[in-house]
Formats: sequence, C-alpha cells, structure tokens
Amino acid sequence: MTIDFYHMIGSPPCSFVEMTFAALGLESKVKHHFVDFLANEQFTPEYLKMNPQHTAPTIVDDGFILWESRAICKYLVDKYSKGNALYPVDVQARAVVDQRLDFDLDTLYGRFTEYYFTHFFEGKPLEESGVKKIQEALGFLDTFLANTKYAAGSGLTLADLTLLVTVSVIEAANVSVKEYPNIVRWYDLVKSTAPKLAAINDKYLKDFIDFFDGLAKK
Ligand SMILES: N[C@@H](CCC(=O)N[C@@H](CS)C(=O)NCC(=O)O)C(=O)O
Repeated sequence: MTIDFYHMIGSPPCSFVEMTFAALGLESKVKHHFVDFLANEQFTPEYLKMNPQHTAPTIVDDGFILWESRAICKYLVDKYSKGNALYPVDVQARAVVDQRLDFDLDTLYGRFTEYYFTHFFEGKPLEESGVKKIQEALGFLDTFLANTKYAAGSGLTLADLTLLVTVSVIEAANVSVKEYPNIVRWYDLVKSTAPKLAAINDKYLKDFIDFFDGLAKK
C-alpha cells in the first residue's frame, strides 16, 4: 500500500500533512513526488487531471485523490488511526478541533497569506494594515489558549499541528508573537510534546525562509 504525496518546497500546508504522516506512523507508506511550482509543474495536464485546483499538498491513496491539507489530515486519521486523539471521535471534541482548523484556514493563515503571498506573488506592498489583521487573529488565538492547554483541549490534536505551522511562518515573516503569552507557552509546549513533528516543520520552515529570502533579493 502506497500513499502518493505531491508536495512543494517549503509549503506550509505540505508541512502539516508531512507531520501528520509521521504522527500516525505512516512514513514508510508514503511515496514523495516533488512538484516544482517555479517550473509550473502543477499545471501539467497530468497534474490538472488529478487536481484541477493545481495545489499541493495532494495525495493519492490507492486511487483515492484528495487535496486541501486539513481535509487530508482528517482523512488520514479516520482511515489509518480511527479513534486517535489527534482527531477525536467524540462529536463535541471533534467540533472544537474543526473550529480551530477552520479558524486557521480562514483567519490566521488566511490573513497571513493575504499579507505575505500577495506581496511576493502579486507585487502588492507589505501593508501595516495586513500586520494589524494578523495581530488581531493572534489575539484571538491567545484568548483561545487562555482556556485550554493545547489548541483544542487538554491534548495534542491536528489543530496544534496546523497552528504550529502557521505561527512559525508568521514569525519567519517578522511578525512577532512574543506579545502573546498564551501563544508563547503553547508554542513551547507543542514543540516539547512532539519534537519529531516540530523537526519536520523546522525543515519545511527553513526551505520557506530560504525561498522567500531568494525572492526578496531578486
Ligand atoms: N488551502 C490549501 C492551500 C494549498 C496551496 O495553496 N498550496 C500552494 C503551495 S503552499 C500551491 O499549491 N501553490 C501553487 C498553485 O496554487 O498553483 C491547503 O491547505 O492545502
């Protein structure tokens, strides 16, 4: 059994999926396919046939094709480790994880991409108003974390993994998180709870930083 994993260099959502593979002990089943988006490899007819939205991460699991990192990670837990606390089966516990995942997609990471990626890929200026929106979202996360040890309750879940990725790229873009005491406490906690997963993210983060440093010098 092989899970084909289409990934891009330094990609935050690919980091989240790669961490989930490791958290579930699936590494030996994963076949990596590097997609060079600078060479437009996501626009080849073969790739578009598989994923018309031309994004990575995309997985193909025994013929089943799926993209969108959060959907992929939820699928992986349900398919390969049903009942795993990373994505709880209890309806309300799961709903809180889903809320945090959606908060990340739409608000925290969403605002970050609007600020950072539109600058590098669409030539828009790095606006102070964009930083303010990210800071507001960090404030929301800090408030959530005032009431829970981890992002969605008393234990590590998929929400912690995606939020770890997002907070790390926000810091890499020189938006400080030090002013948010609950985020600082949680960030250290997640890294010490899951050092192997944090190391995977560090590798992606290094590539992310190198990539954008390279673009900034152009
Ligand atoms: N919401 C998606 C975002 C996927 C995404 O935009 N990935 C980027 C790489 S980080 C990509 O594929 N860019 C190339 C393109 O859109 O053509 C997810 O979480 O998987």
